[in-house]
Amino acid sequence: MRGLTKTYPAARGRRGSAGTPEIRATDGIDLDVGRGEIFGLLGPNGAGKSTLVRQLTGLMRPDSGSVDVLGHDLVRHPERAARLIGYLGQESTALDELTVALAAETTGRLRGLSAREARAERDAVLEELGLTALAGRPLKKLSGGQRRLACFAATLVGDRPVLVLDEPTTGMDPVARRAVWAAVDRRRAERGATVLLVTHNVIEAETVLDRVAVLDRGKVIACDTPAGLKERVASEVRVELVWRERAPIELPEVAALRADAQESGRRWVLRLAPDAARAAVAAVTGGPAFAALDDFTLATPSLEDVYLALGGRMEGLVKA
Ligand SMILES: Nc1ncnc2c1ncn2[C@@H]1O[C@H](COP(=O)(O)OP(=O)(O)OP(=O)(O)O)[C@@H](O)[C@H]1O
Repeated sequence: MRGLTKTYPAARGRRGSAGTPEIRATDGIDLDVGRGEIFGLLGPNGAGKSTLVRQLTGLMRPDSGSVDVLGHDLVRHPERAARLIGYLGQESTALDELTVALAAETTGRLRGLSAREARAERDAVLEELGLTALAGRPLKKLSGGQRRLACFAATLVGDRPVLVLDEPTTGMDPVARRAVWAAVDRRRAERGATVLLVTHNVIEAETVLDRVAVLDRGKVIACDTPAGLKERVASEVRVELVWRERAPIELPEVAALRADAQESGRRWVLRLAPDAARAAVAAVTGGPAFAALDDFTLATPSLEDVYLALGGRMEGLVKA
């Protein structure tokens, strides 16, 4: 993609309520994704991930910029996207009335499979994802995680060379999440599928992605392998302190740490040079602060740290 830009127009407020200003949801995005790559888009709520993905999948026309998927210009020919891309959006109400089996089979038929092929693929994918027992249930009567898994199953039927998955594991339990990642991995290993994965789950991103672009306010603020991104903050150590009830900020050694801490409730996260990290741990474990401490960890940086070091905002980033 080159120079992808999309601005949502300002909306006037109704009956005295405030209007919304114009929002540039994607702001000149350039990205190259290699064939066979599992590529992530990471960023907080509102960063522009879904807007970008909708432009990539031909569902939304960019104001400017271009999208080339396997040699096809999808801005000029958005109708070709359906043949190239299996897309799992954030919402899936279109399939709600169907049973799990019919959702998968119908998707296959819509993608040009014969009735026999669609049924065979349906059975295989439901088996692969552990959905066979739910095959006869309508999607609207499933739990959120089960419904998400059923929609994911439908996305896989009819084998598209590119998969675009917008937060595929939202609401899923660990078993279902593992099934999703195994299925993605298999599509890549056996069929050379390319996967674009939208997530704001930094932990998940770290374990499954080959490369990741960090998006913030419509712009790519970094793009690298998870390891490459982490090298940028390699000189830092992450110190995590969890207080029993509250931080005893009346103690000077705790008050001194607070300036560097990212606070979320009882949990403080500090990114410090190794010497400072050791001193911080000594200060909270060696004196009266220790009584107020529930747990502490020292760790090398995670993608979350990279994200913060790059100036991203903390809100909206899920920690698994
Ligand atoms: N239809 C719309 N009309 C106006 N503004 C919109 C519309 N859709 C999204 N926006 C705004 O565009 C920005 C980008 O939204 P987008 O949904 O692309 O973010 P996202 O990164 O996918 O967020 P999330 O992680 O919450 O799904 C946000 O500020 C959002 O409020």
